[in-house]
Amino acid sequence: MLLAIDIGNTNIVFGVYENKTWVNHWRIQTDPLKTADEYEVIFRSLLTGGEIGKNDVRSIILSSVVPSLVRPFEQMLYGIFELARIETVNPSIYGKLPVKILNPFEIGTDLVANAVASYHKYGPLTMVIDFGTALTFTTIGADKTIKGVAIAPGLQTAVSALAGKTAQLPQIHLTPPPSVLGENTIHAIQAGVVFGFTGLVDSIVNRTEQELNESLTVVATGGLSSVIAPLTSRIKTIEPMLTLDGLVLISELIATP
Ligand SMILES: Nc1ncnc2c1ncn2[C@@H]1O[C@H](COP(=O)(O)OP(=O)(O)O)[C@@H](O)[C@H]1O
Ligand SMILES: CC(C)(COP(=O)(O)O)[C@@H](O)C(=O)NCCC(=O)O
Ligand SMILES: [K+]
Repeated sequence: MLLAIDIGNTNIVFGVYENKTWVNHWRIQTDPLKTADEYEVIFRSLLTGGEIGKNDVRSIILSSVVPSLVRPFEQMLYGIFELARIETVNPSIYGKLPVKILNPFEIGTDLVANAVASYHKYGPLTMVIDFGTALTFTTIGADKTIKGVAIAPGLQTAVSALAGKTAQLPQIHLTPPPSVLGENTIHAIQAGVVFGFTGLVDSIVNRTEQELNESLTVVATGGLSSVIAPLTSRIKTIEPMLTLDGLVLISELIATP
């Protein structure tokens, strides 16, 4: 089976894939200060708990948007698995992908994986909205090129910044309040953030369609996609495993001579 790992700024999601399905997957917190040894303990125990032996894993693909964790992860993975090669998504492999990338050294590898997966499932003229630590919009044009990305603070990131920078505002649970007219502090923040971000999403989708003069298939992924998707008609599909699905496709494309 294939082990695919997506290191995001908040969570590391990894899964084992075989016969076109995810046999199992896990989500752990990203901690840039943890060492290879500490991650090894976590990986060993989760894989053992899932009854995945080290010889079951035939190939590994890694994407990280936290550069300082790439080395510790490679070290940890070479330590657990007796594999000749672990693939790490980086610009040297972008020539093998079905989507063209204009600025290979800047775009996040998770956004590349998202684009590869959404292009595979929905074709060109697709936008992926990733509700992670950052809220990102990645658009694939009719010419199979990633035409551009929009990046905003993620919902939880915005809430944490607000609570951190104010004396009287608390952390809140990200759920729609009963009304946009908040009658207490919690509902007021929920109104501003949840309804506000819904407007942000609609605005970016509409603007992108206007600028391209095309309509887009919109797909959402990331931890907080389920908060906003029910509130906007622009998101019809949530693909929770999109980034890992993209990593599977990239792994297959790399292996093809
Ligand atoms: N399954 C989930 N249900 C609800 N919230 C989640 C879930 N997974 C992640 N989150 C929250 O969504 C936010 C973004 O998480 P994630 O998409 O994993 O970000 P990143 O890819 O940047 O690491 C975080 O605040 C996280 O706590
Ligand atoms: C935009 C991101 C921070 C998103 O990361 P995430 O929210 O998934 O943790 C990441 O893709 C990144 O660091 N990108 C580099 C800049 C760019 O894509 O242009
Ligand atoms: K992500």
